[in-house]
Amino acid sequence: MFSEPNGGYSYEDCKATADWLLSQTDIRPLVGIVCGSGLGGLANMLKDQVVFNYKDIPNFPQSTVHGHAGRLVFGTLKGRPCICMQGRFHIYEGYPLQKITLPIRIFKLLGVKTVVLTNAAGGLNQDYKVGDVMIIKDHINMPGFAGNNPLVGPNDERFGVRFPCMSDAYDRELQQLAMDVGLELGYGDFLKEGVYCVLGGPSFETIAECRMLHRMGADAVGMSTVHEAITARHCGMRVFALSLITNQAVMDYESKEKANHEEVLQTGKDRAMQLEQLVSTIVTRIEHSNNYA
Ligand SMILES: O=P(O)(O)O[C@@H]1C[C@H](O)[C@@H](CO)O1
Ligand SMILES: Nc1nc2[nH]cnc2c(=O)[nH]1
Repeated sequence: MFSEPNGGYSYEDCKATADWLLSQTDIRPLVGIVCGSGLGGLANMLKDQVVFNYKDIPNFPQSTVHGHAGRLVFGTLKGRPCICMQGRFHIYEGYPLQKITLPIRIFKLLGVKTVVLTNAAGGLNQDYKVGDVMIIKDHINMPGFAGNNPLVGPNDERFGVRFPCMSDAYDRELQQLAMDVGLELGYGDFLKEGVYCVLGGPSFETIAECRMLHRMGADAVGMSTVHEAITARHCGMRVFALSLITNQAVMDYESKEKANHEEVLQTGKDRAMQLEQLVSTIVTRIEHSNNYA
């Protein structure tokens, strides 16, 4: 039943994993949260936790990156049923995009309506500082330019249409809600909105690459999120996403700065409390602002 085909997972494979999870817990999540590098603490917001290690879940990939614990946490946030991925999957780990995005389809089959994606990213916008939180308003899918899109392969209409629209990838109402909540919490000084660009990694960008991405219109650069957003939109879930600017992308040949994963994880720790406040308040307000979730 739990096969691992080369070309990706069938609807039945995803359904088998979702049904297995549903048989292990009574929680029926409406919101699915993906924690970025060093942001796994977001799962601590959930009460009444039911936790699964990825290695125990049929079909699930394994986390291989420091700062991604590899746990799927069901729980409630002020009474609201949620699921949280403490650890995501990346192209550079060697996983095909269909495997990287499998959990998003499982979210859908669990009944999730809204997906909240978080990531650590390098700041390209010269007005950004380390510790800023960028509400993602759009993306640039660099691997997609070369044909690496999670929807490549046969399309199963039970998930969505062959050619999904991406001009509304990031829900505008949720962006506004996030901005309102951030301002209410007093986070105006470090709350931004901008365009996220995904690359394959794992090497960080050269100076010339950072300059090019900035000129192209990207405000932040990272190695995730976009594949999940595309998959979630394809199967009709709403998407809200944010980047924690964990480091300044190096744009200047005089600079002594060097991007490194330790700084990424440290910035995640430093901003953990505010991110938990922001995300948890947004999640609990979603039900008050619309009928989707
Ligand atoms: O999972 P995210 O996108 O938050 O992780 C970023 C990209 C790399 O995995 C890592 C680099 O430090 O952080
Ligand atoms: N590609 C990329 N990913 C990141 N994740 C956190 N910081 C960075 C960065 O500077 N570049």
